Formats: sequence, structure tokens, C-alpha cells
Amino acid sequence: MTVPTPDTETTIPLPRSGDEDPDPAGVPPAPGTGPASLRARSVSAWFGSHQVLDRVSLDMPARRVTALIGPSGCGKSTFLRILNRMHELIASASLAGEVLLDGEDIYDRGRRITHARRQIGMVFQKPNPFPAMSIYDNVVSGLRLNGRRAGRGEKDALVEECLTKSGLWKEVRDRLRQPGGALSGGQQQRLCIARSLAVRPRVLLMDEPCSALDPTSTRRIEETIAELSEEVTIVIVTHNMQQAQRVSQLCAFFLAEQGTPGVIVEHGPTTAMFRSPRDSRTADYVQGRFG
Ligand SMILES: Nc1ncnc2c1ncn2[C@@H]1O[C@H](COP(=O)(O)OP(=O)(O)OP(=O)(O)O)[C@@H](O)[C@H]1O
Repeated sequence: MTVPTPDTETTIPLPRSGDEDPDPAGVPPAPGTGPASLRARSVSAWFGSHQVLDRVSLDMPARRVTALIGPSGCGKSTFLRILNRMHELIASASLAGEVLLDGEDIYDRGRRITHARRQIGMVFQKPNPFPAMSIYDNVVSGLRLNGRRAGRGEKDALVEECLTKSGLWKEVRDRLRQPGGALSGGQQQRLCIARSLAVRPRVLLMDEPCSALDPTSTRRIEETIAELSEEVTIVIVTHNMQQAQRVSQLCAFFLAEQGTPGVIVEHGPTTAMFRSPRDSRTADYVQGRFG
């Protein structure tokens, strides 16, 4: 796939949607454990010839919540999808740059896509449990997708552990065999978080996880994020400035001005970004003057 790229960048040839994992060796390196750092280095992205991100670099430290903020269309979701190799599922997509998970490039040619996906989970804007599948089976479904076998006792313990961590256990422990689709929207989102946790990711990406939820459910998810941040690194896209301040320790402000690709204007500790931003565009955005 040919796209216009800056001379200094290396365009990574991406497999088209549906292609097999490009792992010539066939033996994936064993993933590490525990929260990992993510580092994006000079990441650019295109859809066809339309460039949507331009040399974005960002450190997302382990055991921290990093919030990505910015007006609609500036490339936050694209950036998030690049962090776990979902961008390449889109036929016209290409990218340049590096994404390092604890120092190792997830786009390294010798790495399977599943190597990144197992370690870097994703929770989407709209809760997407398997609606007809039971709550219990929804949680353990990730194991099956990963080709992992587990005995009944191990699964029972995992279901309880993950539902507890996602703050849903007490509400559903007596109805684990009921369908996931029968839960409220907020409960479904917490079920999706539990499903992501079941494969023990080292990083959890969240793309506006509360935008479809009422204030009470939103609050509950925010509590869950706070509880999880010790055991998984979290990167969250949010349009809600109060939420960014409540849940994150670090923040990055994305902007795509007048048809130019998205860039990070400013990033740093969330308190500083909101109290004393260095850039006037950040100040205008966090104070609600545009976007
Ligand atoms: N599948 C796609 N095909 C073509 N262009 C796309 C695709 N997805 C996103 N884009 C374009 O990429 C740019 C960045 O979109 P993206 O969704 O990453 O922005 P965003 O900041 O997350 O926006 P929002 O806050 O509205 O979700 C936009 O111009 C969008 O139209």
C-alpha cells in the first residue's frame, strides 16, 4: 500500500483486514506480566491518502491513567486503535512510527498481532457484550479466543475475580447464567471491562467508555478505573473534561487545525494541564471555549 509519508518515516506495510497473522517464526515470545508502559514514537496515520495523525509521540507510564482529550475528528480514536494494532484492520489504513510496550515495538515484523492484543485490551464506546451469551461465558470468552484452556474451578475463580474488579460481582453473582444482553447499559460496560480483564492485559485502552451511560453508571465506571489503575495501565479517550480530571494523572491534548493532521499540542500531568496550561489552545479547549 503506497501512501505519502514524510521522508524521515518508515511506513509499516500493514496486512489487510482478514489476513493471517504475519508471524514467520510461528512461535510467539512469551508475554510479560503486570502493568506495562506504552510509548508512541513519531506515530503518523493515514486513511488512503488522507493523513490524520502527524508524528505523535507520547509516553504512557505503567500504573497510570493517561487521558486523551481534544475536539472531534483530531485523531484520538485512531491513535488509540494504533496502540493495539486495530488500525490495520481497516483496508485503507497505514501508519508510520513505533509503539513500544515496555520497550518492545508491537509492530516488529516478528510479532504476532495477537501478542499485542493479548497484552493490550480495549473497551469501546458502546458496550458490546455477546448479548445471548451468559454473563459467566461473556467473561471467559476471551480465554477461548486466546486459545487458552481452563478447568471449571479456574474459570469460576476468574469470573468472580474479574467481575469483582469491574465492580459488577455483587450485582450479578446470583444470575451468572442470565444473558449479558439483559443487563443495563452501565452493567454491560462493566461486563465488557471484566471480559477484557480475564485475559490479564497489561494495558487497557478505553474509547469514551462512558459516553453511552447515565451519570450514575459513569460514576461507577470511573470508580472502577481508579481501582484498576494499580494493576493495569490505562489510556482513556474522553470528551468530558471533568472526567479527564477525575480519572487521569496524565493528559494529552490532541488538535487537528484547519484540515491539518492531528498532533499533540500539549501533554503532562492532568492537574497542570487544567490549572496552568502552557499553550493558549489548550487553555481554550479545557475551559470549554471550543470543541
Ligand atoms: N475508517 C475510517 N476511514 C476513513 N477515515 C476515517 C476512518 N476513521 C476515522 N477516519 C477519519 O480520521 C480522522 C480522525 O478520526 P478519529 O475518529 O480518530 O477522531 P477522534 O478525535 O477520535 O474523533 P471523535 O472524538 O469524534 O471520536 C477523521 O477525519 C475521520 O473522519
